[in-house]
Amino acid sequence: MKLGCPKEIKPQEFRVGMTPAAAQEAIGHGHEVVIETNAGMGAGFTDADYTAVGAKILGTAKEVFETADMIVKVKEPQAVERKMLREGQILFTYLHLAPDPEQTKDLLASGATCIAYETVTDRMGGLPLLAPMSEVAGRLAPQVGAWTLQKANGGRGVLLGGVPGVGPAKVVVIGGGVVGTHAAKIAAGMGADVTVLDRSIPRLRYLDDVFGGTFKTSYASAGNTIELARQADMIVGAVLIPGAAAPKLISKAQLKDLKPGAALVDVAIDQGGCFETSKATTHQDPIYEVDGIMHYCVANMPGAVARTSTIALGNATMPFMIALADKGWKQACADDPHLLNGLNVHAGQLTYAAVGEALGLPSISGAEALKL
Ligand SMILES: NC(=O)C1=CN([C@@H]2O[C@H](COP(=O)(O)OP(=O)(O)OC[C@H]3O[C@@H](n4cnc5c(N)ncnc54)[C@H](O)[C@@H]3O)[C@@H](O)[C@H]2O)C=CC1
Ligand SMILES: CC(=O)C(=O)O
Ligand SMILES: [Mg+2]
Repeated sequence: MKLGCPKEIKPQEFRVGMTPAAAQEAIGHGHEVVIETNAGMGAGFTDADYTAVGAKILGTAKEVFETADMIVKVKEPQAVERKMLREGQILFTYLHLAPDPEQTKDLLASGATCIAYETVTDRMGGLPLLAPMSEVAGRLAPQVGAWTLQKANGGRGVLLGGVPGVGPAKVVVIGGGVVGTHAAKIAAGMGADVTVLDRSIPRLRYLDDVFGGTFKTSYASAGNTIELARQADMIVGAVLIPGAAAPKLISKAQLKDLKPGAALVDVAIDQGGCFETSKATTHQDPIYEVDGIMHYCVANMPGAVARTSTIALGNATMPFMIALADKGWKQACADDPHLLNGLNVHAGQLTYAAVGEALGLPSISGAEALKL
């Protein structure tokens, strides 16, 4: 198979879909790899790093899309990229379709087979291709939130760890999965007083067992959520219902109950965000204010630490990419129900129920797609 990796074009996105190590692995399996020139530069990989392992460098994204049977990327394809997809081509990348009707329409029209990193599952009930980026975004959340809290940035002017004689900031993390756990660990490490809310009691039990002395846990009823939010200097939004639009957990009307200058870091923004007033921002212009409350809503947070993120993502995607290349998407997905869970679009049909529900569109099951 011919695998192609274009340079990412989302603003300030410096990650790359394929590392030289991943290219080397694919080539070792007898596949051809084409990379757009300078695609890896933002993550510290030169064209020479790719040619050294046998990949071919092409001058434009257009050539990569024309040549490749499978496109391997990081972010959802942007409008100009979607125009280059074709029937029968495989797209393997993050998609986040539930809040994105325009992208969904274009992918359906393309006839391509689109496998979303964020809905591939594993045997433990986890999301193995979302997890590495959730680890990164979770660890970044207190760092960007602390910056947002600085007075010159519009925040409350509160230092996370406090100082002797002045208490620490209160941080509330809504959603205690991968993002939430990493955010809580780092915020606690910075000296903040941290509480994690979740709706899953088994998850709260796990967090309490492992991190009981480090941060507190609370059940995420609507009442508890707003009660804790009112006392918080920073609130991290880290909930997920896989594939679905994020539930809205703090409304615009409730902003008046929060502390003036509090920082909302909505990591769940790629699924539409879990605060009513969240709208996606970029690394160039990451924060904005609504009713005196600062919002940070960057949808590709891991792009800020592109080298760490690219390597972590490449480690996780590599075995799935190799299975798709070795067997073709149909056999690879038939052999691995967890990879099949990643299938979101095939041959003009939506193949992921939660996306269909979010967008009011019909969908078929992955099993039905395998028969098309
Ligand atoms: N902005 C960015 O750059 C990035 C965003 N993300 C996003 O962060 C979000 C979280 O991802 P993960 O932590 O990997 O997911 P996860 O599945 O590990 O954790 C989500 C947690 O939310 C909990 N939850 C669901 N509904 C809830 C509710 N109503 N109240 C409280 N808790 C609730 C679940 O029980 C689960 O423990 C996802 O939307 C993901 O796409 C991930 C990486 C980067
Ligand atoms: C998960 C995701 O959307 C990202 O890493 O950008
Ligand atoms: Mg994202």
